[in-house]
Order: sequence, then C-alpha cells, then structure tokens
Amino acid sequence: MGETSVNEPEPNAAGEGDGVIVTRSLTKRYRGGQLAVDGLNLTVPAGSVFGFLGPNGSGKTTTIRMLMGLIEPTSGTVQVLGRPMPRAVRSVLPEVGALIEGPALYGFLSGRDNLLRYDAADPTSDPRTRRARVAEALERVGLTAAAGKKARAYSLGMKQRLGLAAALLRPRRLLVLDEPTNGLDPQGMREIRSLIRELASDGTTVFLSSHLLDEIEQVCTHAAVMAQGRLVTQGPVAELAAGTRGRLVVLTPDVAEAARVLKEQGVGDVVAEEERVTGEVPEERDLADLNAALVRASVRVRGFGVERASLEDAFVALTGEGFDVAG
Ligand SMILES: Nc1ncnc2c1ncn2[C@@H]1O[C@H](COP(=O)(O)OP(=O)(O)OP(=O)(O)O)[C@@H](O)[C@H]1O
Repeated sequence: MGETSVNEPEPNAAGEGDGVIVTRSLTKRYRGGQLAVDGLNLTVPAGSVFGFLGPNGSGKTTTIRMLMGLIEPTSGTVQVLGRPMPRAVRSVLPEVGALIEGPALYGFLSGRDNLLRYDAADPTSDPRTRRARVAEALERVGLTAAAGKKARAYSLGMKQRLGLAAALLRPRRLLVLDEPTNGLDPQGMREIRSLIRELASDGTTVFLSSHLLDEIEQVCTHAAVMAQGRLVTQGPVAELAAGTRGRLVVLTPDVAEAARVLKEQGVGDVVAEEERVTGEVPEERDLADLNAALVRASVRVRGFGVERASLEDAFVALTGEGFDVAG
C-alpha cells in the first residue's frame, strides 16, 4: 500500500473522544455476493467493556476483521484509536491486543516458549526484559504453574488464556477478543470473564464478540446488537434492557382462572405454569388495573410484579425474532 508513517494522519483527539472504535456506514459484501455487514455505525467509548452481540452469521467476525485491517471494507470507514483502518494498520496494531479465531500456537513448544517467541517477534520489545515480561503475562492469566507444559497438552481454556497472555505482553489501549469464551466449560468461562473485568479496571478498553446474551449482561458495560449484518441497537447495557418492558409475573394457586382473566384484560403471550402465570403487558395498560381484575375474579394472588427485562427481551422486542436463529 506504500504506507509511510510520515504522511499518516496524527491521532485525532476529537475523533477519539467520540470512541476508541468508530465505524461509519461500514459495509462488506463478499465476492460471492453475500452482504455480511450492512451500513454499520458503531461507537465504542474509551474505558468500556463493549459487547458485540449477535447470533451466528450476523456479521461479527467480518466486522472484527475490518476493524483489525485484515480485510478491506466494500464501503464506509473504520477508525481505531482515532486513526483510519486499514491505512494506519502499522501504527495502530501495536497498541491493540487481539484474540481472533483462536490463538496460533506451536503445540510442540511449552506455553512459556510460545510467549517467548511472540515477544521476540515484536521488533520493539527489549530482549533483556523478555523473560520477566513473559513471566508477568503468564502470572496475569494464571498459567504460571502450567508454563512448562507443551501447548498441545493444554485444554481449550488454557489455550485461550495463553492467547490472552500473548495479547498482554505489552501495554495495550484496546483489546479485541472474538468469542473469547467459545468452547470453554463454565469454570473456564468464569475465569476469562474475571480476567476481562480485571483488565478493564486497569483502563484498557475491551471489545469482545459473543453470541451469548447472558455473558454480555454479566461482563459488559456497553453493547451493540447485530442481526443479519445490521446494527439493531447499541448503548449502555443497563439502558438497552430498560427500554423494554419486562414480563408480568403472577404467583397464584388459581393458574387457569388467572390466565383467563389476564387474556381478557389484553395481556399477550400468556403462559400458565405451575403456580405461576406470565405474560406481556401492553404499553397502555396500568398494572394496578390488572391486579384489581384478578382480585375481582377471586383469583388468589400470592405475588404480582414485573420481571426486569433482559437483553434477550430487548432483542426480541426490537427484531421480532428469537435470538437463537442462525442468520
Ligand atoms: N470469506 C467469506 N466469503 C463469503 N461469505 C462469507 C465469508 N465469511 C463470512 N461469510 C458470510 O457472511 C455472513 C457473516 O459471517 P460472519 O462470520 O461475519 O458472522 P458471525 O456473526 O461472526 O458468525 P459466527 O459467530 O458464526 O462466526 C455469513 O452469512 C457468512 O456465511
């Protein structure tokens, strides 16, 4: 591309104030004609743990590849750390730690030797402090005890952690993690999540993709939701779900009668379970009126309330689809 660092635009302070990652009308159409990402406007605030959420095939990996300068957009722009990608890829990537599609490891080398090789591949790293740097990264991800084992003997979770350690060999302003807990057991997932929280508490912005809604709710401060290549919504996680009304839950021994009354009162999607009836309350209905109607019909009510809406409720409300559908 004939890129030189001389005529590369300086990091733009105003641009970065807008976000560590900013995409405008970002679009990718693959050669076969598949429109994988369609007009994406993404803004990732500095210091956030940003969840990039979507069912399989919704365009997450394609977007991440464009963010990292691995593939060219068909149209639209990407700025990472205030600089345009892929043009500024050489100056941006050293400040970005990435874990994409599983780390590339040498199975015949130990975890420690893999990291020593990674570190040696970085022309800016000082060989005199290499061992100390690698030891610190191993410690950080909890792999010190297993550092001498060959990488091929590592579990999937240990491989992910080794990949994270490689991303942490130098201080990073941004970490980009593609499905970091994919294939891990619940314990491994918890460990990676707590590591992500710890990194974020040091001020690193973390951008991670996931197809797991509850994972995003547990670890992320902000999220963007994708469906079929398009952005459905983005913002602080608390606000995304707050915009959606949660489900009405009535606890009662008179399940059949309660279900009948609620339907009659215009409640949608009424589901009767054992000692519990749930449903969707229309916007205009006052909950107090519903409660009064139940009491009038002599339904014995043990509990009456609205469950907090989850991100999944928000997704379903925004797309009219279940979250698990493959794109
Ligand atoms: N190299 C490619 N050539 C053609 N089509 C592709 C290519 N890579 C991905 N696609 C298509 O683009 C769409 C988006 O895929 P992408 O991998 O970005 O989604 P994703 O959200 O990351 O899904 P997953 O979680 O399954 O990886 C899919 O329909 C996929 O089949």
